[in-house]
Amino acid sequence: MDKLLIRGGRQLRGEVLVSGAKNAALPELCAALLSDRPVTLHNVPRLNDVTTMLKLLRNMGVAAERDDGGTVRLDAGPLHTPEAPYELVKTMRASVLALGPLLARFGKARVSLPGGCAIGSRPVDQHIKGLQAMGAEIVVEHGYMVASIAGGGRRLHGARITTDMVTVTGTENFLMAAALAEGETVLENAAQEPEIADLAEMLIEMGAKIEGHGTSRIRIQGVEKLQGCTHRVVADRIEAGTFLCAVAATGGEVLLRHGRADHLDAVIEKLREAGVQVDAVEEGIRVRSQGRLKAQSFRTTEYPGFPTDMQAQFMALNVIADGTSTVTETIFENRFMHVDEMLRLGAKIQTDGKVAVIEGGHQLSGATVMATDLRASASLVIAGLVAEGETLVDRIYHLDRGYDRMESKLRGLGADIERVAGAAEYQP
Ligand SMILES: CC(=O)N[C@H]1[C@@H](OP(=O)(O)OP(=O)(O)OC[C@H]2O[C@@H](n3ccc(=O)[nH]c3=O)[C@H](O)[C@@H]2O)O[C@H](CO)[C@@H](O)[C@@H]1O
Ligand SMILES: C=C(OP(=O)(O)O)C(=O)O
Repeated sequence: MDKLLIRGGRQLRGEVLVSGAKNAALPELCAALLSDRPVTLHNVPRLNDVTTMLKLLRNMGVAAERDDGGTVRLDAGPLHTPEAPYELVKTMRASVLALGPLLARFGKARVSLPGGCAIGSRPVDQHIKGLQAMGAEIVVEHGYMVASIAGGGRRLHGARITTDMVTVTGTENFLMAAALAEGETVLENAAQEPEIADLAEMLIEMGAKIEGHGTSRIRIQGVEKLQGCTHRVVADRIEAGTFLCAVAATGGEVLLRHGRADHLDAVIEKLREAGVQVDAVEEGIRVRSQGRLKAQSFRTTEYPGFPTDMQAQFMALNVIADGTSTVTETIFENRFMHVDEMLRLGAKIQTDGKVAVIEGGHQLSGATVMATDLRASASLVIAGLVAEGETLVDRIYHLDRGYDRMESKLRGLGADIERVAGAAEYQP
């Protein structure tokens, strides 16, 4: 199993390329299921989640090829098995995104419930409820969602769907299902994340009729058939935000090429209040930091609020910043798994339910720590970059799930970081 060895204390300087967004690429790979025509995606990040999703699609009979330049070519024309088996979905939440498109195009699907994850319980009840409102019959048996069209029909029908809470993948499943349903679907309480808007743009390129994406009400007029398309995956705002935090912590100056400042308002505002200079420039985002920070309190909320996927990385800043701060996690009930590992590095943090109180201003000292989930891993890397001495981050398969060659990007900026022991986890 690979580990990352970091020798802290170096400033970050130079340029780094922000990759395509994991959370846009995964639904967009599933969107290819909606058509029997070829779909080409550019700017697909090199992630283990993408590899897993391609395996899942190939297992269904989809022809899928990827090249080293980030282009993936898919053809779901030959699809023969509308199924997502447990072995392939257990490591990846996004596999639930196969359900909507398969049901919409084939009128049936068998998709394993996605595996549990260290950040909390992640039910799919809203996905099921919404698709049922569109005419699906879904039973959960032997760990699988077995779905068909009620009354033996051929197509889903439009519906007005109001979810109990804002759900990102739920909104994406409904969007894809509604694109091929008969009649109009209105999604109330829809998620507004940039990845949803990017998916909607791709569906529109395929011939879908969608309005209101990027807002909390999305209207979709179903069509009978979707064509193929060529689409470029939007830049990863969470990867960009992670690099912003890394530079803020170490000090230095970096250009995040292709970074979208307009997708990171809540994070950038907090960074500026912390004393970091962040500018939107033509090429992306420029960040400058002296490494002296003022701690910032924040609470995670749905987009456009502070993203839960940036909570751990920003907490790493609060640990070293001057002052006491509180971080409130409102989206997932168990997303403070990085706290115990940060304590090993010398942080002072107390948690009580969804609130963490951080007493800042402490010099961290390197130690062996264990990554518990994707963003927790990233926060430990940031902490390791400023800790005195060596930090060894274990179980970085979590990191490889969602960051595109993070250690080589950091090394390119001057960090002393290397991957040790075991073969690279990434498989093309
Ligand atoms: C692949 C992908 O895009 N993953 C992102 C997506 O996850 P994901 O789409 O799984 O997260 P959701 O937006 O659905 O979850 C929001 C909240 O709703 C709850 N919920 C959700 C669905 C449901 O049927 N029932 C239910 O109770 C969840 O447990 C959670 O408490 O959005 C999260 C919140 O921004 C991000 O952290 C993940 O990176
Ligand atoms: C929680 C995340 O991803 P996933 O939903 O794929 O587990 C994340 O990207 O931080």
